[in-house]
Amino acid sequence: MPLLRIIPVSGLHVHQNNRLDIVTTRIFDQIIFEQSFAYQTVRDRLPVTITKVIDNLVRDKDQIVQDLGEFTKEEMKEVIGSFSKLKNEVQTNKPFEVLTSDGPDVSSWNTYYEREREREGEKPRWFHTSWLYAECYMYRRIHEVFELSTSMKTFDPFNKQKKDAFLNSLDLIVFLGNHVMQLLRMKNLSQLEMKEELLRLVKVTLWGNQHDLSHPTGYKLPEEANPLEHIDRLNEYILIDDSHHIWSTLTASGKANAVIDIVNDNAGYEIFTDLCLADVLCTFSLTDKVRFHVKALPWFISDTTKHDFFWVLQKLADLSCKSSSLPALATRWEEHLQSGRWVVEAEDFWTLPHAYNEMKATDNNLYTKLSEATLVIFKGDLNYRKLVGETNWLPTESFTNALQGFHPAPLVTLRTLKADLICGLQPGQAEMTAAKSHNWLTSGDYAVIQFDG
Ligand SMILES: O=P(O)(O)OC[C@H]1O[C@](O)(CO)[C@@H](O)[C@@H]1O
Ligand SMILES: [Mn+2]
Repeated sequence: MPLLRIIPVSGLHVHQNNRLDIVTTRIFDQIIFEQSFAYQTVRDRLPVTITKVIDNLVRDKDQIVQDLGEFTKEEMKEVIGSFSKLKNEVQTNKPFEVLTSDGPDVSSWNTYYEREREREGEKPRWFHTSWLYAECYMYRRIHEVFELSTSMKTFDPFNKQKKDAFLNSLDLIVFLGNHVMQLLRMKNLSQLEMKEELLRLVKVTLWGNQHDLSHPTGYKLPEEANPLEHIDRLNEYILIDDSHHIWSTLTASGKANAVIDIVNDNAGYEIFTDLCLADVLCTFSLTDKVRFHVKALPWFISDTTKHDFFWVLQKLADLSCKSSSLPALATRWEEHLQSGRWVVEAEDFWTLPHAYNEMKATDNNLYTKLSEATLVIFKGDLNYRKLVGETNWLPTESFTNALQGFHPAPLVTLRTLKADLICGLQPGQAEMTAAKSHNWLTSGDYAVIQFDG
């Protein structure tokens, strides 16, 4: 029976020193691991993701050959063969291998691999290593297959899904775009009104994180016509709401040249909500600059790459038929980018398997860069897993402790719960929530706004 070793356990069963990796008995491991969402992910979801990549390549073959040239026709056969092999490696729990492509992050991946191999005393395997490493490694291997080709080196196999997801959320985008455009035009808002509007938008971007294409149940569009009213009704599902700290941190800072870093997550509707929030932060003079951190390679299906970021801007500019607010926002955002008020970065660290308490030692430049910020905003579930070190903390463990020394600047995480780990809850809160909903940790129905100042 395959096992996963360092994984967060479903439910609240294991709290040995808060670390699962010290659990050693095999029987115990098996009982626990078969229940975990991590186990389900590696057994069911990762092979499905690879199968979908293959299916989409087959389906879109003619278009791809038309775009990339006749040579790609032959090459695609090899690419598909490599994906079948990768899927088999996952399903038969084969050992991981070093990467052999020439990407700028390859040596970091291989150093990580050697470290894990030494630590585990054998090559890491799909079901015998941490969930975080296994899942990140799969997305890196998918990219490697393309990197090793001649004509598909930068091919994004999730591109079409991301675009479709954006277009399927257009009603929400129009609604929110109109609201935000109105807000940006308002003069003489009181401090209290500004605070309320800002924190409402924070919640819009929080729930925007439900729009994740890697989630098994997928996102269900709200039935309400007005998504902002829908957001107001979701407050009872926010288990920790530290949003007031966002306001107090930003208004107290008084820094000249204040910077906010947003570590973005998914493309489509979620990135649109992030951009709306960033514009309001600038327009309310809560910051002078926003740096967006997106992914350097296709990641967890729906994560935003630079290409996705600029595609959204371009698309909005073309959507005057839907609402004049959308091209108006696109123009504002182009100007922010041109003036340097907004910057888009795609550092390699975000697509490495490291937990964030390793950032300082692994990528000191990035840590130093984040240290300049008045506030760092982390979006989404995967960022949360990396923030708390993919550890099954006691649910009442403090967020500060779970960060294990990661504190480049005041930071806040906006996360809908899609993995079975959590910290910072009140005593009894986890049990109460579990009684209401058995899959509260993974369904995406619950959320947290957790601040570390
Ligand atoms: O886009 P997000 O919020 O980081 O979600 C990705 C998360 O979703 C999952 O795919 C679970 O559905 C996890 O593997 C991962 O943590
Ligand atoms: Mn994501």
